[in-house]
Amino acid sequence: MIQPRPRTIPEATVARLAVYLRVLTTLADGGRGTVASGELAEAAGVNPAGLRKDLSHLGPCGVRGVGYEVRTLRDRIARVLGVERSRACVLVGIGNLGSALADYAGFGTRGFEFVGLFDAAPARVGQHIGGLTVRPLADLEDVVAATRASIGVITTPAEVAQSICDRLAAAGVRSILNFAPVTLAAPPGVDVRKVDLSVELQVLAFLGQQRLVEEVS
Ligand SMILES: NC(=O)c1ccc[n+]([C@@H]2O[C@H](COP(=O)([O-])OP(=O)(O)OC[C@H]3O[C@@H](n4cnc5c(N)ncnc54)[C@H](O)[C@@H]3O)[C@@H](O)[C@H]2O)c1
Repeated sequence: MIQPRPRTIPEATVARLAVYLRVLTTLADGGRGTVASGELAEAAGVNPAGLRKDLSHLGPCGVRGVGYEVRTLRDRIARVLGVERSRACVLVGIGNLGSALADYAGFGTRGFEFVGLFDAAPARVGQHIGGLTVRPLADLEDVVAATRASIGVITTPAEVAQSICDRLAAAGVRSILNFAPVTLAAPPGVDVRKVDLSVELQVLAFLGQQRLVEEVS
């Protein structure tokens, strides 16, 4: 059953919960039973008070003097994030970026499985990447319906990204991750997140510049 994420959890906390989940999954895979809050906070790159505040959104989950039971906390966060079961994803635009994402095995271990790769270029269609064959865009709706894919990833040129977004939404995809440098409009009930590495680099550049100013003043 799909567990809706309580809307009261702030988005920044949700992003950190995903980081805690990654750390806890690694610990669980390594056979760890419990983890102290200080260790979990350090591994996630947050301070212990911030960690406790984030986890307070999940209700009581720590054991005084022991810390947290690794598997219990991992499963609880996975449930809240809605990733306790594998999510089927389709990827549109299998060029440089799309091919790299499709070939990355790490998404599968984090609960996201690519079930369809699509491209408009005949030269791309038929290529084998990450265990899948690139299909023509015309197959998109059928594959989404057959696999019940709920997530669509867009790695096409910006000019066509909106039309891909429209098709994904009309096909029933409810979450879209957009890498194209354009702001997409999606119908109500469809969440869109944008990834822009240049924004992250600009933030880093700004922080570096600020540090230089502080050092000379
Ligand atoms: N968000 C980021 O940080 C980031 C980083 C790098 C690239 N990008 C963006 O990602 C996108 C892809 O970049 P790339 O370097 O892989 O480009 P690319 O040209 O190598 O790949 C684009 C692919 O999209 C396909 N395509 C074109 N129109 C299509 C359509 N209507 N339907 C389906 N497929 C279609 C092309 O055939 C091609 O295979 C671009 O928009 C680029 O600006 C974003």
